[in-house]
Amino acid sequence: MYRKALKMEGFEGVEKRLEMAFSTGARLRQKLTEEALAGILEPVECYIISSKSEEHVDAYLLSTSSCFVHDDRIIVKTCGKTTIFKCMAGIIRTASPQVVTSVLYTRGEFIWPEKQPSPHKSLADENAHLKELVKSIPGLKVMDPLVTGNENMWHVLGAFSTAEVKAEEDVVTVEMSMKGLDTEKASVFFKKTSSNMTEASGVKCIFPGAKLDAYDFEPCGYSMNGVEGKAVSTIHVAPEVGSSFASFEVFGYDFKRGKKFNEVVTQVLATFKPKKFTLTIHSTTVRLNGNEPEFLLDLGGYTCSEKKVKHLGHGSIIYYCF
Ligand SMILES: C[S@@+](CC[C@H](N)C(=O)[O-])C[C@H]1O[C@@H](n2cnc3c(N)ncnc32)[C@H](O)[C@@H]1O
Repeated sequence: MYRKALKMEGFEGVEKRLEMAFSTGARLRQKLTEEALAGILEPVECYIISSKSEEHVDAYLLSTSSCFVHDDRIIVKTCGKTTIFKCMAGIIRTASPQVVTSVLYTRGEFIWPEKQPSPHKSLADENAHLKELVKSIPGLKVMDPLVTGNENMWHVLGAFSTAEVKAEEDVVTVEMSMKGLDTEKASVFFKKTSSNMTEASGVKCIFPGAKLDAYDFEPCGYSMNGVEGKAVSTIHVAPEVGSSFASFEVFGYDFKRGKKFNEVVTQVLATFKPKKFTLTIHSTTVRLNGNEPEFLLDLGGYTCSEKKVKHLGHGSIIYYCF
């Protein structure tokens, strides 16, 4: 019965993701206490559900996705009708006097763009708003937006320091945005007293070595953060019938030496069996083209309909649509 109601209501699972990097010595984790972060997220209209502090990162589960705080970088990911740009000023104030070296904003195509609050109804409005916000940050150059060409679009906006940045360690982020989940797979994410979603879905097996912090929403929905040394993973699911959506992200894994990229993607797809999905690989310093041996994809049953490569101020993004 409630499934019917949820179908009518729907939930905008597609996330807005903001990543801000800072100059050396930012010590963000020390400055951005949980209390400070909760205050900074208030205007965004999301709250902290739980947190886990590990050696290299503070990982927060939010009412609408996740936040990861590293010493020199923060990633905020929110969905629903949240207004993510409203946390920028607070983060910059807290990190001061260290300066922002890059701002990266990515999101998929909303299921209901018309229901988003301003400026999130369109990429043009978001870009204009972000440009205004970064005007106050010295030395940042706004990049041309990347918009992919088909219905399952991916949007990338950003601004990068024009100054030489220190030779930093490359960090790779992989994001998957999945729509039209298999009904049986999605049904696991409706709360039952007899099982927890992490075990029942198979999510636990994707990163067996990670320390997980997961939350089963009522009557449905799921969020998970995983931390493994410097690397993090995060999964979010809105299983509502008719608008089912799941996202997957890993940040900081070394696919040259550790986990096998194609295996991870295959496992994620087996967990959700989406009708369609997008996949992006972002490298903070390397100009990737997607033909690197560690990123080759062989996904039986899925055909790539689009691939795009975008070189950013520092690094690059590769986008695939399946
Ligand atoms: C887990 S949250 C995160 C969504 C994520 N961005 C995704 O992949 O869809 C969204 C799911 O939890 C459900 N939910 C239940 N209570 C919620 C709450 N208080 N705030 C946000 N979502 C809630 C929503 O209906 C939806 O199915």
